[in-house]
Amino acid sequence: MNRWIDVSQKLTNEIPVWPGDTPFSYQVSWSKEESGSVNVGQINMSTHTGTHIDAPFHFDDEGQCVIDLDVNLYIGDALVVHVKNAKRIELKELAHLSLEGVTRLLIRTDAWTDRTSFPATIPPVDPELVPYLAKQGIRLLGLDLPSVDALDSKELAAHHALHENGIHILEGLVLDEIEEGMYELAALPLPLVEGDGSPVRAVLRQK
Ligand SMILES: Nc1ccccc1C(=O)C[C@H](N)C(=O)O
Ligand SMILES: [Zn+2]
Ligand SMILES: [Zn+2]
Repeated sequence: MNRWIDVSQKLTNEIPVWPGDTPFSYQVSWSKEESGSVNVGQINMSTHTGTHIDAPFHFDDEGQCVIDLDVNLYIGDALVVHVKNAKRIELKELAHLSLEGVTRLLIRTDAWTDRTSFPATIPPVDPELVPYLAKQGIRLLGLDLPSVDALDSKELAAHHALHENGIHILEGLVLDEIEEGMYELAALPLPLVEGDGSPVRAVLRQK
């Protein structure tokens, strides 16, 4: 039996976040010395820190919140593919693949190499690729990048195209060591009732 591999960014006070967004912090707010029995911590973070999922409410005021998302999206078979040195993630990068029966597609770009700082640019997902993915049966798209759109995008064309085509979004995976192939994925969001996104612990196991 293959072992589960952690493909999540580690949550430390140094983790790079979206420019201007809330820095991650963990601290012990009630120490064992103070409480007499236990250390109790608190975390303060943006919902889009590290490895996380986007709920439609992130980019659509009428969209679903995290609690409304089907947990079945985030557990099950996933295909990992490599798309390296591409300016955009577009059809010509994926056209050679057979995506038949694939519902979760994870793309390793290696475009975010230095994880101690936020990337300056990333290859965005081409919105024109999205209907093709949906037609193949993809319901979850994951990437080793902090967004599916360009970092300076305001219209978020890829986010909206994915949403319109029923494909959910998983961002910030760590796929540095992951070869192409079929895996099982588990990357469950927290049960945030009003969440626009949620950190996940993402793990893969080779099939
Ligand atoms: N934190 C932010 C603050 C301002 C604007 C965007 C973000 C994002 O996190 C974008 C995101 N990761 C996304 O692509 O869904
Ligand atoms: Zn996000
Ligand atoms: Zn996003």
